[in-house]
Amino acid sequence: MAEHKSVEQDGDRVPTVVAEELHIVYRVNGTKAGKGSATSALSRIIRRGEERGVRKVHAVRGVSFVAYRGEAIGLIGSNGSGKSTLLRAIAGLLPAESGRVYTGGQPSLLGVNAALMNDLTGERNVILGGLAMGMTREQIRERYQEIVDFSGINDKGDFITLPMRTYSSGMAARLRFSIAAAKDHDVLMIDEALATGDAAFRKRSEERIRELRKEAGTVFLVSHNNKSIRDTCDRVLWLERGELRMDGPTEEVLQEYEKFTGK
Ligand SMILES: Nc1ncnc2c1ncn2[C@@H]1O[C@H](COP(=O)(O)OP(=O)(O)OP(=O)(O)O)[C@@H](O)[C@H]1O
Repeated sequence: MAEHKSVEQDGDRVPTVVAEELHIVYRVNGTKAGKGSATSALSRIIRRGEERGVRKVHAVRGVSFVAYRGEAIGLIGSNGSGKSTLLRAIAGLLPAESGRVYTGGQPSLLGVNAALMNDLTGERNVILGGLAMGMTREQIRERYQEIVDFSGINDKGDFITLPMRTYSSGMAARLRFSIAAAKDHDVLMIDEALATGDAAFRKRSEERIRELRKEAGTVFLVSHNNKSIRDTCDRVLWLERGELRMDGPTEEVLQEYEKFTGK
């Protein structure tokens, strides 16, 4: 351990995610079959195994990069360019068609759709989410108030004791972010979570992202908000049509991207 530390002090960087010539392909069934009738469904079942009617979407095409501990990396690109797909592949939720992804430590993906239960109260969801991330009950108890305060859910009344379905989409996204951010992550991936919060919440979350980085993790942030990327990330990967178009310091990549999008 001591030796490990001295290596880091020497300025050596520790890789946390390595992608090598990664390709991800989705297969969509039934695109050529009739109008969704029972007979067309049946004939699809009978023809199972054949590639007929299966359309392939090649979402990530030969992406390679190495992410290091302590980095905050922004993922940018037009709609449908493969950002979320790449994150899901890093999280181990999608298989590679070819190429590889290696991750050091446990990657956690925090999407706007992170699975919390709509019929349960915010309170119960904090506990559920904490347990799902591998926190102990004791740790959740210790951090409970901090999570609720961070989310700002109770700023306008006692919402945390109401079911999550009564929250606005922004409130729900804030609670999800607050739960995920309560834990120190080896690799934390955030998909658009900041886009839904208001300005004050965004500022708090950006601060928390900076802290998470200091605590030696790696943070990936997918966002269409260039300001959020500028304020939190020191490196940016720009994807376009599934290909890695640029990988470099935030300002350099964003300048090119803004030229591309005409901003
Ligand atoms: N479950 C799926 N099945 C089939 N194709 C999919 C699926 N999810 C995404 N795709 C396709 O993969 C490509 C990449 O999508 P992805 O969601 O990764 O893009 P993105 O860059 O995150 O987009 P956005 O900025 O709009 O969120 C798109 O062409 C999309 O249509």
